[in-house]
Amino acid sequence: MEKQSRLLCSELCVQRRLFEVTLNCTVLAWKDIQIDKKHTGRAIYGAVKAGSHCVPVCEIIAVQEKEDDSPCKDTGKWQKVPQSPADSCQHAFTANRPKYLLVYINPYGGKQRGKQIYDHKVAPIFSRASISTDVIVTEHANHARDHLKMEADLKKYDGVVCVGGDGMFSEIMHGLVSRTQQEAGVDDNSMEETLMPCGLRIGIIPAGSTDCICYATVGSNDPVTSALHIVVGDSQPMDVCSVHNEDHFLRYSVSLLGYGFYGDVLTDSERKRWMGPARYDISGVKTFLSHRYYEGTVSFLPAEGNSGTPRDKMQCRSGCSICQQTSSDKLVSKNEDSVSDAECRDTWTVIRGKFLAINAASMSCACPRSPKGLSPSAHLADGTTDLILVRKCSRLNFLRHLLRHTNKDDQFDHSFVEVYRVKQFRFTPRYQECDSEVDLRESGATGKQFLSQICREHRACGCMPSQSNWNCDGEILPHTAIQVRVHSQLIKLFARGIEEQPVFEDLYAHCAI
Ligand SMILES: CCCCCCCCCCCCC/C=C/[C@@H](O)[C@H](CO)NC(=O)CCCCCCCCCCCCCCC
Ligand SMILES: Nc1ncnc2c1ncn2[C@@H]1O[C@H](COP(=O)(O)OP(=O)(O)OP(=O)(O)O)[C@@H](O)[C@H]1O
Ligand SMILES: [Ca+2]
Repeated sequence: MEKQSRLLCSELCVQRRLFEVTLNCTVLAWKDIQIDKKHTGRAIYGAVKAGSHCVPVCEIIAVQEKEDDSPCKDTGKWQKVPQSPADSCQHAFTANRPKYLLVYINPYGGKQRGKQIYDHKVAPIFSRASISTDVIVTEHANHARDHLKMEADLKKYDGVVCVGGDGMFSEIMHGLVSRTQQEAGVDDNSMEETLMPCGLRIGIIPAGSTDCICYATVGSNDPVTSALHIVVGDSQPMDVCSVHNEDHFLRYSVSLLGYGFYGDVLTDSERKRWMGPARYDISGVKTFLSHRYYEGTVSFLPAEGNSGTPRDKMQCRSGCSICQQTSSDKLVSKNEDSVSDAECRDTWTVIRGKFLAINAASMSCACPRSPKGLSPSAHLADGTTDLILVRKCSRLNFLRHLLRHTNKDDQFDHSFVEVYRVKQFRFTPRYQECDSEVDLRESGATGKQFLSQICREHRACGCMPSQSNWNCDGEILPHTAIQVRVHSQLIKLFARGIEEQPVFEDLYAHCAI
């Protein structure tokens, strides 16, 4: 038997069925053995009624030693694994696994089942995998963010887990990113600063209303699947956008930054929180019917060279080559000129107009409501965001555009929709634009005087330019003029991206083998 590729081979009897089991450094495999006593009296390998099964060793949750008390005891041929290959094998698949996790549960997210989901579905898996936990059930909004930012002894942990929805994830991400910048002495109010990547991975146990971040990084919103990704120590880097108003940091975003339609849906739905997840549909219909458009200027720095385009069919999947290319480019560019030097050479594209929606999707934003997301080919970790501009159009056309979020057609194949893959962008609503500011300075008025002056004038003539709010991953921003920069791969999740085939189907059922 070759030492590395075939460490163990045995027959195993489970519930009166005989299996041939093999274990090497990468795979545990087992197949049914049919005893053909009639003809040869010998076991026939491969002539199986049920199929063969295998599990990559790196995905085994736990190994439990048991006394063999089965009736087939005498037929068992387990051979002792030589200690050193067994150790290296074990080390290889447990090296990236977390041993101690800090868990925050939002008891009020989604359908208010966060605590129940954690206790019944997740805690037993962590305990079987010998993971220790400190669990905090939050008592108020921003409890988790502030605890992470100021109090938690992060050196103790191998990761942070949030049980809740996108809002709860956002709290954890803000806490962790801010803490990392504080400790590294990085000023997050400066847009030019290169942010320090976070050391701890974040796990998401979905228990919210949209669960877009979990859905777009795992491919489902199933708590057990997410718990298994945490246990096996998966790692998925992810881009984070910083959002500023002048020299003032506002928030980070990983999924959707939306002005116009999605800003208005969120503003309206916040007043209906008591309705639970249905609030988004009610506010969605209401906002659709109001059909408001907004004027302003969008400027952006387009992404370079081989980053693909939002309209190609290169969807971000597990092991995505575009995101991997970004990782290696980052390593190379560390020794070259700084990001801001490179960006100074780039030219900004400026687009002025009337928009029903301005959406920046840093990831696909896939969720159960929109299985392929707002930008199906956006990438999790490519250092860019897809900027989608939906210009003023008829209600019918806007409905056709929204319907494309739910079907297979090219979302962007409409004359009133434009999409760009960008590294940075800015938005200025019409009433704050520079020419107004020039008038203001010429008239010698202060900012406040000028704003109240245009308010008075426009109220009188009835053409007051309306303004929306920015929806930043489900939070309303306090400013409409914003500057956004994508920070490539700033955080890491316990995930591996969306896989074409579910991998854990048989795994949990067999974890005691
Ligand atoms: C005609 C059917 C059209 C269906 C269109 C469904 C589009 C759904 C797209 C969802 C995109 C979610 C992006 C993720 C954003 C998260 O960071 C954030 C935090 O959780 N969620 C929201 O802001 C929550 C945003 C929730 C938005 C829900 C919008 C529902 C729109 C309904 C429009 C109905 C028009 C009917 C006309 C008769
Ligand atoms: N104990 C708490 N009491 C009140 N609010 C809380 C508490 N813990 C967290 N929150 C806040 O609740 C908000 C919503 O939580 P969460 O994201 O878990 O659910 P959701 O809004 O239903 O889901 P989604 O964000 O996916 O739409 C978050 O913004 C979070 O800051
Ligand atoms: Ca991205």
